[in-house]
Amino acid sequence: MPLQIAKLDSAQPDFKRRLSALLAFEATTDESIDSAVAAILHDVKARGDAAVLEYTNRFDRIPGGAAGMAAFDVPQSELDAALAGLPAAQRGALETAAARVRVFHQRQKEELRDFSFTEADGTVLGQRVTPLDRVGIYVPGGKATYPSSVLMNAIPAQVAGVKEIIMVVPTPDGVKNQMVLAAAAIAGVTRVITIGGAQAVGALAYGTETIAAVDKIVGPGNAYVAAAKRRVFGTVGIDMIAGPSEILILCDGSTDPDWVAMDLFSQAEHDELAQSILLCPDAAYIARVEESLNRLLPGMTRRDIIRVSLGGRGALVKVRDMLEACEIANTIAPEHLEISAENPRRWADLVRHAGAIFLGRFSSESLGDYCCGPNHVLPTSRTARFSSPLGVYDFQKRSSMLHVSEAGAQTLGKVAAVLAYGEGLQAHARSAELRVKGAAGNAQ
Ligand SMILES: NC(=O)c1ccc[n+]([C@@H]2O[C@H](COP(=O)([O-])OP(=O)(O)OC[C@H]3O[C@@H](n4cnc5c(N)ncnc54)[C@H](O)[C@@H]3O)[C@@H](O)[C@H]2O)c1
Ligand SMILES: N[C@H](CO)Cc1c[nH]c[nH+]1
Ligand SMILES: [Zn+2]
Repeated sequence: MPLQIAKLDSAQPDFKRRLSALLAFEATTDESIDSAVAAILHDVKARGDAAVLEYTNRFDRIPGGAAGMAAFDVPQSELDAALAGLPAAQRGALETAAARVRVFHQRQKEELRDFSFTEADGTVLGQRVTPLDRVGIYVPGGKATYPSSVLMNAIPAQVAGVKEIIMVVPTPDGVKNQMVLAAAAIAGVTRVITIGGAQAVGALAYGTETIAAVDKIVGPGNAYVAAAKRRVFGTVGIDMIAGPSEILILCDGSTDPDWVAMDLFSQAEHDELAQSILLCPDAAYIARVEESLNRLLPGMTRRDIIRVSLGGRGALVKVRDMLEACEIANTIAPEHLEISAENPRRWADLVRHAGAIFLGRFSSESLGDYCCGPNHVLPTSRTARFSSPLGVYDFQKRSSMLHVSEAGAQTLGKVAAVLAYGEGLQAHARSAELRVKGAAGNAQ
């Protein structure tokens, strides 16, 4: 059966409406996910471990058994054994990826420093950067396993100096992936708990009898995980909304259509709700990509997921020219943008909103997923308009430092008092004035 994928043309009168319908989650799906998540979170908050056990049994088919929550803790010895037992090629690849991710994030840390400066009267002002104490990292595990996401979440936390890194990962039917455990050993995760979904997010946010509440929850996940993170924000920090994967390819028609087809598959295979879109000014080339998609699909092991994803949320879009493609890319604000074109920098300069931008036909998005070095946890659902890739900065916070000299208090005190009286806040004004020698109202 040929693939059903939407074919749009920016010249169509209803193009904008069709594009926004494609970008929006189906409202009913969205609402039903959100209300299911609200109920799970409420229950976890009220009943703690007992609720987490029940939902883990229901969604991942693992009864806690007599051991209760302890059954979900993976001891350090098991992480170390997984690493020791890994085939050499897998261990080598994980270690190479980890080293590259570490180098990139070390560079990021150098950009986020303490600073201070001294004013003429001796007042010192500055900023201090400190790591978070305890973070929760969500590693997805429902429809695929993600050792790469262990590295992408844990390494920046470690580089930032976070002391406690609590990793949650669902293990459907109790099947633990050895590369995931090995990656946790390589990345220096503090504790691994095999729970997932909204119940894991709730446990990390509110704390339970056996899980201490964290300060921030980061990491990607499916629509349930994304909805849960949205809901617990405020009780804890979150990094961003990193939901079902997305790829937008801008192609001038000069790349092998099989390469483009496989790149579209690469994100579609994550999830039925993933989104893969091609923008191209060349109608004949789009037809060749469609032919590649149909020819290559039967050979894909995850063809059922790909078919649903491309059928429901994918599109092949004919645009006027590459300039218009860049404008549409800014509207879509995709998680991943591939610019598969001659002179990709020319077009990249016109794109403002995308989680990660891959330039040129050799920069397949899949390389970024695993081992280039920049983080693969990226904003989805158009949130790249205001969010950034996961980074060292997500695991740090800044404090302002103010050391006012006696001389500084004389001048600043007068300014502050005027503003405070203006706001009707007398105690503020007096607090400043008490430090100003000879100010009216001071006992001299
Ligand atoms: N944006 C990024 O940076 C990024 C990176 C990697 C993966 N991803 C995305 O992460 C997602 C991973 O999804 P996944 O499903 O494989 O794993 P997941 O761990 O995110 O979700 C699995 C959990 O979802 C919950 N769940 C499933 N069906 C449910 C239901 N009907 N009701 C309540 N809870 C339910 C279960 O608790 C289960 O443990 C994919 O969408 C993938 O595209 C995104
Ligand atoms: N493409 C995902 C982010 O959307 C990351 C990933 C991990 N493994 C494979 N892909
Ligand atoms: Zn991927």
